[in-house]
Amino acid sequence: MARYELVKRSVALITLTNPPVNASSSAVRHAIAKSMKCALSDPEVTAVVICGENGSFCGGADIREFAGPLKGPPLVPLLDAIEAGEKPVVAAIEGVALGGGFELALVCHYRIAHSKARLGFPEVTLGILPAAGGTQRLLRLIGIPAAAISLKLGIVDQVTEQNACEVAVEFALRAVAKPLLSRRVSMLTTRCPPDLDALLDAVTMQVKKKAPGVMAPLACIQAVRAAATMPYYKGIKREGELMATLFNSGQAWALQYCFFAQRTAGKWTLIRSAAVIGLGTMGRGIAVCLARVGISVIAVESEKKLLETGRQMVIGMLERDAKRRGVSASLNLFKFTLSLHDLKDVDLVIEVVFEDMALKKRVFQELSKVCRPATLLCTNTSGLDVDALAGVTDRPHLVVGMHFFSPAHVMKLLEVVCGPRSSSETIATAMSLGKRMGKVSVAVGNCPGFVRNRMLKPYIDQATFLLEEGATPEQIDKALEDFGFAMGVFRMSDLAGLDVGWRVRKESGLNGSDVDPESPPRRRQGRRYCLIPDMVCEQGRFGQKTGGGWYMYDKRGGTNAKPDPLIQNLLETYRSKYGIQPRNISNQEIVERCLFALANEGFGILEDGMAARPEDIDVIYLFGYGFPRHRGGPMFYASMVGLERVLKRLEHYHQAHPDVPHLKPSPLLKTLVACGIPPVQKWREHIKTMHSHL
Ligand SMILES: CC/C=C\C=C\CC(=O)SCCNC(=O)CCNC(=O)[C@H](O)C(C)(C)COP(=O)(O)OP(=O)(O)OC[C@H]1O[C@@H](n2cnc3c(N)ncnc32)[C@H](O)[C@@H]1OP(=O)(O)O
Repeated sequence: MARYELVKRSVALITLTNPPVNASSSAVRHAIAKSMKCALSDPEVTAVVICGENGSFCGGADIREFAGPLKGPPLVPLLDAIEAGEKPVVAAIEGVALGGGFELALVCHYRIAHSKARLGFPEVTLGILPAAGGTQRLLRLIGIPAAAISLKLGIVDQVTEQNACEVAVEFALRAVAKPLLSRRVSMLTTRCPPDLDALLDAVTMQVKKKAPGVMAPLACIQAVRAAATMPYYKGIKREGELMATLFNSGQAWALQYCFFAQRTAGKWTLIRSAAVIGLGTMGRGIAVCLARVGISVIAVESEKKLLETGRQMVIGMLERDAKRRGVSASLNLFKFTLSLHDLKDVDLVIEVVFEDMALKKRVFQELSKVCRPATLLCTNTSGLDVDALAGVTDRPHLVVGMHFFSPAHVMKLLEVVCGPRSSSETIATAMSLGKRMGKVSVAVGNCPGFVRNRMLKPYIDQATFLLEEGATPEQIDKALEDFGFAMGVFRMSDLAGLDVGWRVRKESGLNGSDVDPESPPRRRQGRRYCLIPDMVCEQGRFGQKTGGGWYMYDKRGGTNAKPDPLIQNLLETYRSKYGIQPRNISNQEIVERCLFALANEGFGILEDGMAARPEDIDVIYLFGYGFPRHRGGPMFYASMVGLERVLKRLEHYHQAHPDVPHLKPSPLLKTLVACGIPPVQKWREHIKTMHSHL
């Protein structure tokens, strides 16, 4: 509900986290109170910045809570305490600061607003008035009457085009030594025009004419009069009395009802009920995503014991999730079953069984028989052929991939995999369901690995080839982390688990009993192959979950990665076995080989029509692999480096490693260079001529 962290060593940064608009629910107020207490009592903290997550400061009191009794700390004393504090507090306003959100900003000693921020008191549209000192403070700040832009009025201290939070932190550092008394808005005197009574009477007449019988605007005028004529402590008392009258009026109830009714009416949806087949880690996460947005879920497992384990895990996740969001857990939306026959009436099914085509086909055949003809059938496969699954059903046009990423209830990315027979309506429904679940949905074509995993392969391959040639996991990770990734490729692989890739390689005949015995060493299917990842897995090292992978961890599930002498040893033995002379590898080579191979595959994907635009690929990598946002995504990064340079370097590396096809520059890259290197937004024009699967 609010994150607390120390930045620049002495600024306490409080980030409100209550999506979608960071409304000040009881849980948010509680978190603000706790964070402020922490900040004011910590001698290290010299200033405080309050901001909101996801580009929104605060949309005001949580209107959903108006129907029940007041819970959590009341807003007025909380805000008074912030204003009275002895450390400067700066509001960093992006998006909206409305109602109680604006009131929160007004008790801060300084306000930094983004140029597109919207500040105001829309309470009157809900039949109430700003009752946490808003009417009293705003008028003390800007006087009566006032109408102009915020900066001119002195509502905000700085308007910025940059990230308001970063600007506010710098501002806060500069504000530390300055006196606070004059920054407490409640201590100011309201500037009034000499003809105040006449002005307020005229406004009252106008309001009565424009909105006959409506109470809230008239109460607002009375609050303005109080701000103009009374000391703050009396004014706020009057504001509270007016609010009490309005709050319990039928008008307020009606207006608040209208607010939600308007939004509910716009939420026509095809999907009211869904089923999730398979309650492993992914299935559980997906089930929680569905229930969070009010969709009833039938959760299916194949065995009683698995069903019971799944049930308990889902309930635990729902309860933790609900607690974090300050809502009650939607357990009543769930039904757990062993029988697919229970799915006969659901609107949509998401299959999340093992990555085994034969098993998935059996499930889809069965679903075809039990589900009503209009039910959408979705698979969460991470790379198998969606069309092959569609082919075993009686409704191939209603089959689509919904590829979530682990942990599904946290990761934002959703690849909607469009098979050649998926209908536009099916794709649109899956995309809008993704949006409803708060995902960033991207439509992709049906090719092995789809977009994210298909591109990941050359990226990881390059990293492992670099290991063979002399680098260490630490060196490669450091180079990628210096580039901006939160985690390098090996730390990330340890987090995700190494066994999945191992199983996929076995199934593709790259390792295990299916390998062609005639294959030359370190070559598979005619191309270079690094055996080190398989050797790590053969030792039972699957990453963090087993306490060891590319790194060692202090325990199973530990996150503190330490270089492992065992891996160092394995690399040395491997190199000497295959006669590889290790060489010094520069960070530049690491970054170029990994990232240019990644982008090169992206060009291939665009060329094959498996992604509609370079922007789609970049979004997939921003939200599905933590690509550093300030680099824009792999395709944008390639364009920033310069396509000509990317092409030259790929040619150079491919010449040095001719048995690595991923380093061979893609024809689209060559085309773009040949046609004058258009900006990334224009690449589409050159892709249009090719075959699109989307
Ligand atoms: C002692 C008493 C002390 C203090 C009293 C304070 C009074 C208040 O603060 S009352 C609240 C004042 N704020 C508002 O009136 C803002 C209302 N919201 C809006 O105007 C808009 O939602 C918006 C913030 C401008 C965003 O608009 P838009 O981007 O078009 O999205 P919407 O579809 O309107 O909203 C998205 C989503 O957010 C929910 N929501 C918005 N504001 C609130 C809120 N204050 N409380 C709870 N929920 C809010 C809205 O219902 C939508 O939810 P869905 O579930 O997605 O429909």
